[in-house]
Amino acid sequence: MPNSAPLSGLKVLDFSQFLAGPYASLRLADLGADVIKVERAGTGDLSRYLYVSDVQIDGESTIFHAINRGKRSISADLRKEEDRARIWALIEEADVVIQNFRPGVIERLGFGHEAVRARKPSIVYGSISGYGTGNDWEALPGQDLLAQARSGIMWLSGGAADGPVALGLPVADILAGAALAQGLLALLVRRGLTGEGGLVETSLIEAVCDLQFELLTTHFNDGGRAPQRPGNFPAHAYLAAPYGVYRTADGYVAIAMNSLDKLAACLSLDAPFSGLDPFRHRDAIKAELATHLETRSTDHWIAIFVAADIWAAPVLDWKGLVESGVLQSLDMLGEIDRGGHGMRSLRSPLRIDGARASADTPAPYLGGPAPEWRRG
Ligand SMILES: CC(C)(COP(=O)(O)OP(=O)(O)OC[C@H]1O[C@@H](n2cnc3c(N)ncnc32)[C@H](O)[C@@H]1OP(=O)(O)O)[C@@H](O)C(=O)NCCC(=O)NCCSC(=O)C(=O)O
Repeated sequence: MPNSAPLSGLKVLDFSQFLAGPYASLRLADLGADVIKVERAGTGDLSRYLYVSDVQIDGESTIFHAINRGKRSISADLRKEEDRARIWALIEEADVVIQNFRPGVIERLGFGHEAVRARKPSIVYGSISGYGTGNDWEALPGQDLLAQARSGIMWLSGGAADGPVALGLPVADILAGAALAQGLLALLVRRGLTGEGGLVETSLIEAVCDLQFELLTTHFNDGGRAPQRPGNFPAHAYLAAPYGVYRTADGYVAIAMNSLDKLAACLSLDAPFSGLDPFRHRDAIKAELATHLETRSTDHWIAIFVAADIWAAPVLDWKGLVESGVLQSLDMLGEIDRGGHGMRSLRSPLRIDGARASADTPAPYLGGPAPEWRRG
């Protein structure tokens, strides 16, 4: 008999839209929470349409569907009294409220933390902004690409001679959502112990700074020196050789931290690196490695590295990842059917009690049918 989902019975009212907030509520839905999205009457969550690419489901974005699977939707004009009353009725029974509007918006709509807490002191409330409040950036649009631009991570990425490069994925959004979910769960534990509600806040900039904690730590402690933009080669602004991504005859291999002697031995290098300091001489060492590695194929090198337990990996594209069979072995690829329209979707990254904890029901139609809370 499988155990019940850990958050079964938890009621989450989610005012959030786009990616960051909905990612937090997806994490809770995957763990069994009942998530009701509050969507603006008429338009709904703009990501239904803004993210539309050449791959759609039922005229809407597959990304919207992936991030909102397992949830339900209520459509509301929060400026209208009858809609506000419906939302308050849901809040009376909710455990968690989530929002990610620009600072001040949810307060003007009347559902800010103070207002909700006044009616429901045990509420656990989570809020994501672009840049927090009390600073010059607070009113600016909080969007992933823009947060990457302001955080240093875009400046850091790219080759030494290139301009900055955006990470090709919404790291600020996803990490802010994941951090918010972690905070909400901590507050739910506290509420279980003490009965107290609470407020957890994060922002895109906090999340994407946290992602850089390693490099920022070095930066803070070396007098603010700006490292050269590292690009792929070397791949890490501060680490010693051989850390980096190297071209092979037919692709690329990534090589992490390894003993230089061990690496030189397994590569049968003519001029091993003895006597060279892996940090001070890293450019010379990497240049030597690069010359050697580009002579043979990725498969050739990976076979040698695996046999010698060198920390290295081929650089795969998504096809290579899928063909590895690892996602399938982990049961992480899902199929969602929405009224006869099927799509494939990534399932949750968590396994609980030995089974994938993933909410695999389809994302909701805008506003309907109007949901009641599920009983736990
Ligand atoms: C993403 C945003 C830039 C979008 O900005 P805006 O388009 O200006 O939207 P806002 O959130 O500020 O809300 C705009 C107005 O909509 C009104 N509004 C919203 N919902 C409702 C409903 N249901 N009914 C009536 N009115 C509503 C709200 O009162 C505001 O009006 P007024 O009160 O009159 O102003 C911002 O929401 C933001 O900075 N959010 C914080 C960071 C964040 O999580 N961003 C999304 C990351 S995802 C991402 O980056 C990505 O997907 O890519």
